[in-house]
Amino acid sequence: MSNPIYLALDLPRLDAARALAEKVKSHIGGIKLGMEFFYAHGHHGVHDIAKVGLPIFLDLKLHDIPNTVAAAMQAIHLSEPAIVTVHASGGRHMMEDAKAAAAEGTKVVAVTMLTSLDERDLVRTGVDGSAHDQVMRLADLAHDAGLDGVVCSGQEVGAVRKQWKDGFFVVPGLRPAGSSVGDQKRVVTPRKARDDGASVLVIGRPISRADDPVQAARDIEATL
Ligand SMILES: O=C(O)c1cc(=O)[nH]c(=O)n1[C@@H]1O[C@H](COP(=O)(O)O)[C@@H](O)[C@H]1O
Repeated sequence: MSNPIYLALDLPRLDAARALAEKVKSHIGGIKLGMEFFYAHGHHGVHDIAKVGLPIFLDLKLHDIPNTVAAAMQAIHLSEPAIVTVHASGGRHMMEDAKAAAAEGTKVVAVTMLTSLDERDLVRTGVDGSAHDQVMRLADLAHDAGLDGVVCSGQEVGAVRKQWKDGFFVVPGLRPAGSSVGDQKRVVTPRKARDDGASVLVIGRPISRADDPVQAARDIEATL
């Protein structure tokens, strides 16, 4: 089985990001580049990191009118990402157009409810009900729009997998036992997410901020 760990390379400097990726590459299965990286380094930076030789997940969380998202999706063909994110709350039409505009071979997955939110946060955005219900509702919408899968926390991935058996599920908000939670709220261990059906385990700070990132990645890999 291939290594499901995607390292979130949320570092502002390209040389430091590349060096970290080179160091840990034999203990991870892919690299996630987000807004922080892409806004600073663009396609040039993505190409540089791609030289490490692992699949690239471009986490841009696109969320706009359908026409704009489709055009953005076309613009990122250049980077040939394996995975791209959009926000499910952009609606069905936006997701359909995003998928239609994506390069063949790029998986388009929809962020349901950010792992940094809990139910109190949800109420303040005008959504009543549980995190579970919100994730299930948006996963249904993403499925109907023809996407490849969703991003959700490890607390919901088991239920989503049950409903959408061949879906592709990205799970962030992962913390090995005892590590600092930071701004994440709906957190589980990498092993639990894997057991519950995650396809990809997104892990950032527990590796990138560790005193010894290689050892941290190796330790997490050993728990899977
Ligand atoms: O789409 C994502 O990857 C994502 C969705 C989500 O709900 N929560 C979430 O944390 N992420 C990303 O996953 C990574 C988590 O990083 P750490 O909390 O440092 O492990 C960050 O790069 C986030 O942007």
